[in-house]
Amino acid sequence: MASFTTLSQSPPKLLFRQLFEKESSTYTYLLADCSHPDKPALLIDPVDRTVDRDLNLVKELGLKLIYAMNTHVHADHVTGTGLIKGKVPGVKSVISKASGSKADVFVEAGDKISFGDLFLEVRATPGHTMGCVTYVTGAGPDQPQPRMAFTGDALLIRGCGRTDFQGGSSQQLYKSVHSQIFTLPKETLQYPAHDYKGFSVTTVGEEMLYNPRLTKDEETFKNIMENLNLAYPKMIDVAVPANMVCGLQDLEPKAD
Ligand SMILES: N[C@@H](CCC(=O)N[C@@H](CSS)C(=O)NCC(=O)O)C(=O)O
Repeated sequence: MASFTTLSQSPPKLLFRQLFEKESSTYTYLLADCSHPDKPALLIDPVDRTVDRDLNLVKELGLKLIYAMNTHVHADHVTGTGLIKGKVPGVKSVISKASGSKADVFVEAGDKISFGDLFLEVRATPGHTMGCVTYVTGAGPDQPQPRMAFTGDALLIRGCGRTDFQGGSSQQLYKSVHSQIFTLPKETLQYPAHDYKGFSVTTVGEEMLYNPRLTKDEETFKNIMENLNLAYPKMIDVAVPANMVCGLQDLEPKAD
């Protein structure tokens, strides 16, 4: 007798929220696999000041936060990853090995961060800092389409991260954006860690056409980056040391 099995597997469903912290103009991203019974979730680039807002949203949506991740060691705000770990037991902090920062999980190019049946792929995009990475949603029929790239400060919308401190290099940034971001499918949605002009999202194809810095040749790009004349971020002296230890510098027990 023939037996018939119905395999009715529905594709994983991505829950996605873009959150904004207005003092540093930072975007935090919440992603979760909602078709998984646990609804495993992760946060990319959380800010200390908005941790309670973000965790409340996670709770309201019934998600299980498993990762608090950074694209790099931020210089303009304190990361929320350390606070989150203190408030939600079991959450693991994630950052690149190349950042030299403390965390539970260290990633490098080619690594995958799984949440339920979804995953993020790690691409090394140094130049703004040595340890910058871009997290890209997985390729494949059971992953969200179009793909999404969380570029941190490597590539902004019609701009890019500055390269004048923290081991930055315009040469590295030019190379990494062209080889690791501009090689993604043109319809890939690109989400940066900051925006100062009111934009929220772009696509790889759009930036390849209209980014006023990265569409230039390498020599012109170097010249642009050397002449940005930006003031140092107001919080740099507090933020960098704190972010090297997951944002928890002031909470470490002090020696007598
Ligand atoms: N005014 C802000 C800092 C602004 C700034 O320098 N932004 C960085 C990313 S955060 S380190 C950047 O790379 N900007 C590039 C650009 O072209 O604007 C503050 O004081 O915090």
